[in-house]
Amino acid sequence: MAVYTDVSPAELEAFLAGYDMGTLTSFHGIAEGVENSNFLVQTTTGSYILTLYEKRVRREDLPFFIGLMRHLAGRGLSCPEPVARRSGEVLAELAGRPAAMVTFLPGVSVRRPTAEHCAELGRGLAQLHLAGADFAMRRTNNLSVSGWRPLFNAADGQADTVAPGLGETIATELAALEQSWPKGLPEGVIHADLFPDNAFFLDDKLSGIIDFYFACTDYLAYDVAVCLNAWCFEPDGAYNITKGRALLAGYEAVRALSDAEKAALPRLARGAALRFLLTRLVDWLNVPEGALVKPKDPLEYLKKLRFHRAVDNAQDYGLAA
Ligand SMILES: Nc1ncnc2c1ncn2[C@@H]1O[C@H](COP(=O)(O)OP(=O)(O)O)[C@@H](O)[C@H]1O
Ligand SMILES: N[C@@H](CCOP(=O)(O)O)C(=O)O
Repeated sequence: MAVYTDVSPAELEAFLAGYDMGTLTSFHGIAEGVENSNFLVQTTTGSYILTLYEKRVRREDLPFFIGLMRHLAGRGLSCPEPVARRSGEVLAELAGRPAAMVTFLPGVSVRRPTAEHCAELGRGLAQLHLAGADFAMRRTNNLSVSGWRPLFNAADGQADTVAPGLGETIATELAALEQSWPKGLPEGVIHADLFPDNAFFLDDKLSGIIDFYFACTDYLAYDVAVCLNAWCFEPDGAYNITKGRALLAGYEAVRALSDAEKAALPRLARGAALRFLLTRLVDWLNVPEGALVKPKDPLEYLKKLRFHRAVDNAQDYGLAA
């Protein structure tokens, strides 16, 4: 579910009066997503997405997210473009929440990506990295290696209730990655959550990238590692090297990985798997009572983590030698 805050038609009409976007014809809440409340808003000038930022999004990060979408759209990347109010402001308040309107992107997300989708995604990710290269703002990735121990502590010794031995596995992995996390790799703007539900396709071509609310400044190759995890494993937990090869070749067709990035890929992939294992574990253990949220399975990422621990060479992911 992704409507935590309700908006009445009268509230929305009053809100829209601050924009040059015609008059309201219809709107409804969007079921997908987990972080914020999203509405599809139709007016006499077209379709838009209204987002009400809920409590997990820090207010001080909103200018980064809004500025980034505007920057990337200005560089030709197909992503939501914030719509300014008549006052020139993008952020406003609605129903007691910070709120913004962005452009609607056509396309659908794919549930079972093919190698062709992975190639498209790899190209799109590299284009995002190049388009973000001259974005002036920075945002620290609070879900990188220094953020993982606090997440583990937040699981408060309950990991073994999810799977026997899980706490020990995470503790060992966390200590290993804290000791050996790569240093000095090329960094820039990363999406950091470019899962299949955040990429749209039209006729099997990538038509848009959404949900920039984990975007931050970090290693570009870490973003590649997040995508290998999210796009290239099968539902049975097996790594699909054909998809990995397609994603990496697509990426490298636009931005070549350096030797240092290639060498670091297995370690970055382990870190990315641990990051989603930990956030999913914390969410799994803390489902708010009565919430219509289906938490995502942390153990999917335990399997991925185990796979990466056995990899010591980026060629095992399908990277061209
Ligand atoms: N710009 C957009 N164009 C079209 N649909 C969008 C757009 N932004 C969001 N959506 C729809 O809203 C859903 C939730 O958006 P998302 O940003 O992933 O929410 P959350 O941040 O809560 O996870 C998406 O799955 C998509 O269906
Ligand atoms: N992609 C994350 C969860 C974040 O959800 P989103 O709807 O904001 O993309 C995961 O799979 O754990």
